[in-house]
Amino acid sequence: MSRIRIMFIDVDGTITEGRDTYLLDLELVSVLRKLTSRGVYVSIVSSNALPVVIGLSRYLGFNGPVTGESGSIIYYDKWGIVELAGSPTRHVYVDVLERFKDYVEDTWQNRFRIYEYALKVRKGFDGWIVYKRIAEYVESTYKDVRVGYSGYAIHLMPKGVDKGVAVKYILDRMSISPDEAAGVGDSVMDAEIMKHVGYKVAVGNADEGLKKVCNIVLDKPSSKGVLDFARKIIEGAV
Ligand SMILES: O=C(O)COP(=O)(O)O
Ligand SMILES: [Mg+2]
Repeated sequence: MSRIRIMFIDVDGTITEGRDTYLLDLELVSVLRKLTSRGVYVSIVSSNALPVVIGLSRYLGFNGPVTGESGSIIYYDKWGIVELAGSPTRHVYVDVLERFKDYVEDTWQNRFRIYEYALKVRKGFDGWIVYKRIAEYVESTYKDVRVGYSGYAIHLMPKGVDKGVAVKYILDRMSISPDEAAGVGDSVMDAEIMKHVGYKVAVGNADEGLKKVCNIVLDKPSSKGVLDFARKIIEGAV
């Protein structure tokens, strides 16, 4: 069996069938569930709102702590809700939504967020160009806010928290060392995770900004790549 005791897994673009869909890969879900039955924690680390990822984790049968809002907030049945972020970015979200309304639109999840807010890029616009313009404005106007882009949405994040801070908190609290931990993602927003785990895994179609900080770049895209990796853990091949 592998040394890996916990796998931190991103959702959109990683356990979905591609980076342009929300469809979960059900074959991967069954293999990840098998991993949990072998005693490996599967811990979702996502930019989605906490209710979304708690629901996902519960109904998919995963057993690790769940991180939402890009690392701002964690839920684990043994711990309850753990809030790692300082102050909400709601006022920035309201300002940016108005100022850039021709390029971005609101998302329903914002009603269920506490610290970090998300904006969807309107159809017909290049997400990276819109992200850069908003990041320039926000980071020169609000000193305690950072902007991220997952490929699915633009995220207004409280400074001081990110997916890596959440992963480190979880490893420390569960007394799991980095060389017993894997992190798997698709976007540059997952790069912070890789500072705290030994198995730094990017799916084949990941952002270059993520691949360059990983020590494992999977051959196949999104969930198909993760499927091969998860099977290797079960076989004890990693
Ligand atoms: O909510 C998003 O923008 C992307 O979610 P993810 O962090 O699970 O990829
Ligand atoms: Mg993702």
